[in-house]
Amino acid sequence: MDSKVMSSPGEIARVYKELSLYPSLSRADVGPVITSQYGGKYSNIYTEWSQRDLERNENVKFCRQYIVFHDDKSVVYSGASGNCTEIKGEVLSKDSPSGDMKAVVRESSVKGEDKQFLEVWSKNIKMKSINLSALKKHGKVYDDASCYYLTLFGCLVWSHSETHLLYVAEKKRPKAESFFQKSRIYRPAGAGGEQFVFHEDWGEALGDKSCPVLCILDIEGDFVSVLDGLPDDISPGQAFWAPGDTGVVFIGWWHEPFRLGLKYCPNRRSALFYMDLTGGKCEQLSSGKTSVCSPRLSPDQCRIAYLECSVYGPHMQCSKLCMYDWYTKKTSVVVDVIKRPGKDGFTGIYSSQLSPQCWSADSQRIIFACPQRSRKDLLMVDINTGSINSLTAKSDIGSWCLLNIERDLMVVSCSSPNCPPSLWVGFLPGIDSQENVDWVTLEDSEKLQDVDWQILTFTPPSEDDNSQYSNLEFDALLIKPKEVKDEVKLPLIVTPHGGPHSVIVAEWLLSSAVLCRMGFAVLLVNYRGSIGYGEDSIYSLLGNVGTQDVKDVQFAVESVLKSGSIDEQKVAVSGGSHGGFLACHLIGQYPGFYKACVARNPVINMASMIGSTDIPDWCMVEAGFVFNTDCLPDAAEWEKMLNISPIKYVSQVKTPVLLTIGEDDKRVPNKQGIEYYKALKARQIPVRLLWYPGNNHSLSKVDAESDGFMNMVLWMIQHFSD
Ligand SMILES: CC(=O)N[C@@H](C)C(=O)N[C@@H](C)C(=O)N[C@@H](C)C(=O)O
Repeated sequence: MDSKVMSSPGEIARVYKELSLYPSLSRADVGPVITSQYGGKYSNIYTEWSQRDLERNENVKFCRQYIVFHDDKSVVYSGASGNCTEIKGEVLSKDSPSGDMKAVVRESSVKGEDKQFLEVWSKNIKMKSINLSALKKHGKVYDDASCYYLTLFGCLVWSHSETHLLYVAEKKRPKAESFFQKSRIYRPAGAGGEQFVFHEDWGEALGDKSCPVLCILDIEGDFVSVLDGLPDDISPGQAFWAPGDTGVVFIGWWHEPFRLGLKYCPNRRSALFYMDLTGGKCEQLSSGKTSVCSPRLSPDQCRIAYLECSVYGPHMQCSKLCMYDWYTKKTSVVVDVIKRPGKDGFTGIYSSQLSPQCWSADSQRIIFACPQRSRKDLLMVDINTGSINSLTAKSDIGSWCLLNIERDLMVVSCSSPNCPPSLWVGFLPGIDSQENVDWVTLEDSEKLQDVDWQILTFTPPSEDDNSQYSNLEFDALLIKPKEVKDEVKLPLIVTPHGGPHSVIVAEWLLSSAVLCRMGFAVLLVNYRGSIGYGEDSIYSLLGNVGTQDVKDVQFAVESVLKSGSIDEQKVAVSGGSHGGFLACHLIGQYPGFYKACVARNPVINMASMIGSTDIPDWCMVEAGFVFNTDCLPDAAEWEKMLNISPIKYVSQVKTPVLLTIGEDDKRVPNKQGIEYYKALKARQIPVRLLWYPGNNHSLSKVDAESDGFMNMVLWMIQHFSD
C-alpha cells in the first residue's frame, strides 16, 4: 500500500519552518575558575549559536552564558545565567586568559562607510576602540575564526601577558590609480598600471582573501604592527603566542606558483613556523614537505600538537597527530595514519581542525572529535603511549563535537538524526581512571519521537570488489518515519554525500528530519572513498569515480529495496557537488530507476571543469592522475575525465532533473549545471534550473537553502506521480 506523503507546499513550509528553528552551536569558551568566599568554585561558559531566520533571510548569531559550579573534578550545579543575546557586527571576539578583559573586532558603518574597530572591554567599560580602518596598516581583518571548525587563516589571540593581541588581516594594497589621474601624469614613467591587475584569492568561500599578514596590537601603546620578515612565498594563518610571548607560531601555506582552493582542502603544502619577535628571525619548525594545520600549545607550554597529511592526493585524508617539543625541538608522531581499522575499531584521524583548546590540564592527553565510520565520536589520546580511547563510543547519540576543554572541563555539542543539537559539559576523568564522563546537560533538545535511524553496513558483491584495496565495507544511514504499518511502502530519497572524501555522520540534519516528518525514508550513503573507514577506503576510489562510487550507491539502494518497506516506484536521488555527480551518474547508468533527480552544483564534466575550478588538482587526482602545478592534462587525461563524467551518459537519462546552481560558485563552476541543462533540453528530458545569485558552492544562505529544499521536495512529489 502506498504511503501518503505530505504534499501541500504550505504544510511542508510549516514543518520546515518549525524544524529550522533549532539552532546549532558554533563556539564555547570556558571562563576562569572563580572561588567564592565559602570555597565554592564556579566557571562561566560563553556559547555562540546560529539559527536560520527565514523572515530576515539570514543566519542569526547569538550568545548565551551559563554558570557551572564544580570542584575541579565534577559538576556540582549548573544553569543558564541570563537569556540569549543576538550578536551583531562582531567579526571576532576573545576573552583574555584571566577573564578580566574581552577583545572584539567589530564592523560598523560610519557615515555610510564600513569600518573595523578593535575594542577592548573590561568589566562594564569599553576601554579601547581603535579604528583599524583609519590606521591604514592593513586591509580587512580575517573573519574565519569565529567558528573553530571553519577556521583557515583567522585568529584573535591574547598574549600570555595580556598586553598584546594577535590577529590576521589582509595585506594593505596601495591605492591603484588610472594613468590619467591628474596626480599620475607627473609621475615617473613606468610606475603603476596596477588599477586592473589580477589578484589571486584562495578560492571557494575565500574570494576576499589573498595575502594574509600577521598583526599585533600593543594594547597599552594603542599601536598596531604588521609582522615582516616572513618568507615572501608563504601566507600565514592560525597563529598563536609562543611560550613566554617570545614570538608567534603560525601555519604558513606556500602560494607559489599560484593559489589553489583551500576550503575543504587540508592537503595544501604548508608548514609550522616560529617568528621570534626578539631576534626578528623566522624559523620553519616542520618539514615543508607535508600539509599541516591546527597547531595547539599544551597548557604547560612545552609542546605543540598539530595535524599532518600528505600534499595533494585526496583532499581529505587520514591525518597524523604530530607533536613538536618546544625545548628539544624534536617532532614525533603520536598517532599515525591508519590504512585499515584494527581490532580496536579505531579507523584513524579525519578531523581537519582540533578544537580551540584540546589538551588535558596535565598536558598528557589530547581530546578531539572525529568521524569514525558513520558516527562522530570524542577520542582521547595519551601522548606518551599513543593509546586511543573513545569517550562516547557506547553512547546511542550519533555525533559529538568538542567545542572546548579548559582545566579538564569539556564543553560538547551532541546530536542524532532524530535529535537536534544539545549542549553538555563534563570533566575529563583522571589519566588512570576507568570512569566514564559524567555529562551534565546545559541545553537539552527533544528527540523527534516520529523519526528513527539506523546505520546499515554493506560488503560490495565480489564482482565489484577493488582488487588493489579488497574487502572494504561501507555504510549508509537509513532515516525513516517511525511506526509505519507493515503493509505501507515508503517513498525513498537517496543522497550520496559529496567530496567524495567526506562522510555523513549520524548527526542532526534538518533536511532529513523534515523529509521524514513528511513521510519519506532517506538513505545517506557513505560509499567506499568516504573518510572515517581507513586510508585504504579513500585511496580505493581514486581513478574509479563514476564507477565504484556509483555501484556502491546503487548496491545500497537495491539492498534496502529488498527489505520490502520501500515503494520501488517512488525512489528519487539528490546530491551536491560530487554528490550531484553521483546523482547524475545514477540516472544515466540506471535509466528509469529513479523517478526524480535533484542536483546542487553538480560536477557534470570533469574535462570542462578543470580549467575553471579553484581545485584543478581534484579533477586530476579523482580521475586517477598525479597533479603538478606545471602540468596540463594531455589528450588521454582529458579523455578519461570526460569518460568518467555524468555528461557521458546523458543520452540514456529518462529521469526529470532539477538543478540548483549558485552563481558565485568557485568550486564547481555554474557552467557545469548549464552544460547538463542544455544537454537534457536537447533530448527533451524534463529539466528545471534554479539560479541563486549571491550564493556559492554550498547554497547554504537561508534563501537558497530553504527555497532549494522546497523545490526539491515538490519536484520529487510531482514526478513520483509521472
Ligand atoms: C571533501 C571535500 O569537500 N572535498 C573538496 C575538494 C570539495 O570541495 N569537493 C567537492 C567536489 C564536493 O563534492 N564538495 C562537497 C563536500 C559539497 O557538498 O560541497
